[in-house]
Amino acid sequence: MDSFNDAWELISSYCHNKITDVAYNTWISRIKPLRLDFDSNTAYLIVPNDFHRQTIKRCYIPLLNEAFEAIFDNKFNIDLKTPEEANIATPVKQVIEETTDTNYEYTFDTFIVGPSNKFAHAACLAVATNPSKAYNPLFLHGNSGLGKTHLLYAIGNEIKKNNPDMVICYIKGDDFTNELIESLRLAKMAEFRRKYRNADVLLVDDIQFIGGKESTQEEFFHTFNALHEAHKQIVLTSDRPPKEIRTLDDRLRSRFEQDLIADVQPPDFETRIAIIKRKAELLDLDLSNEICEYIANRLKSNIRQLEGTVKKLKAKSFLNNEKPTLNSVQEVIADVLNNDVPPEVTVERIIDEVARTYGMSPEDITKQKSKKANVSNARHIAIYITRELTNLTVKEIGSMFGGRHYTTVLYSITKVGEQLEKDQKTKELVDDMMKNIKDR
Ligand SMILES: Nc1ncnc2c1ncn2[C@@H]1O[C@H](COP(=O)(O)OP(=O)(O)OP(=O)(O)O)[C@@H](O)[C@H]1O
Repeated sequence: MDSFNDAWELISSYCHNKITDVAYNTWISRIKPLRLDFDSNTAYLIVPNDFHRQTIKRCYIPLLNEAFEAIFDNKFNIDLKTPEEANIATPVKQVIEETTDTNYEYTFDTFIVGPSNKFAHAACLAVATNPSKAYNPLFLHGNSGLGKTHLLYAIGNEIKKNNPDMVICYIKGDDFTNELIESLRLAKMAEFRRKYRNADVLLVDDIQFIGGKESTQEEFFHTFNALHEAHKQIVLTSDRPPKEIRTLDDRLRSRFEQDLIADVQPPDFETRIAIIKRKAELLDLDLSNEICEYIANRLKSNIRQLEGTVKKLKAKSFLNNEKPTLNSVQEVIADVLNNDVPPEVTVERIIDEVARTYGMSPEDITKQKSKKANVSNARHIAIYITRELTNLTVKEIGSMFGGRHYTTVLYSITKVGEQLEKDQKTKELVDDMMKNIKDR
């Protein structure tokens, strides 16, 4: 194994589990491993520039320390170098289109097909072979870690391979919302529209996050129509089918249901074994049948966990210079399951989701002064959700929402509670927001 690179994958995914996607994509994912020095216990990492280094030092060193310790069972000093200091050229990022992220490992070749995903796989392959002619839109849904993103990228990569000039645009549902809010704020809507409406293929991951967000849905509706009318391919993924995204506008729901809806289900035993063996082969790791079966019998519902287990086993066997045993597999599985516990819901995440839903900034919600009706309504809802999803006391909630008295907090909770009993639409909106907050 190219040891540090593989170990770094584990370290960065450990960090990813602990922070938001935005923080991960902005800060951690742009770090590259350089080398490990076991004599001085120093991990040398490359950061894109000095500004990046300062932010990592200020905010992410404790997390990186924790991650190194979790993966290596050993403490490392972290030394951050810019590419110039490390004396290497800045890596060129592979891009399909300027702001579009791509993932070159996610191809049809690396996707294992079994009864649980063969329908979705066939639909994706048809779309990739005949963009805009097979199914448009294609809507993929299924639980977390079952290969939706992999298939989405596989479509993008395959189309790009056969049609190098096509503009392929990949975006996550909540990033679409963030970008839209930012473009509105900076009066850059024309640019925003141009970017999405110029796409030949639009791939949207986790579309459920746009549910309930009025201006995002409005904008997406027009983007969708413009592309669809121009016979451009659209593929969407979600953790649930359109009819279960209750806060989705009816007109969007009917667009999403217009052509093919395909689901991915948890893999059966044979497919799990095939996935474990393939991932092990890719990492050049020798796993006995007994170990493969042991893993497949314990991890049944999430392919990301299967993959994480194999990667961790590889790192462990490399570092300890020994073959995986049933004992080490047991430990690794326990670790993987532990790391997969959803992170605790934070007030910051709640405020973020509510603010995005109502098209305002988090500060609007926490600011002491604003008494505008829509702002105070959003604030009441954020307070209500905080009470529902955290163990904070009303006093603590008050102080996290700009130093409000606990009676004000109680007022918000009662008011929203009553509103939810009377108003089905608000109830669905709040339920969806809570789901998004918990799933993030
Ligand atoms: N059939 C498969 N064959 C090989 N690898 C797979 C398969 N399905 C999933 N994987 C791998 O499992 C990991 C998780 O898959 P992916 O991110 O696509 O899941 P997802 O359904 O998009 O999850 P989420 O909803 O949490 O984003 C990826 O690394 C992917 O490559």
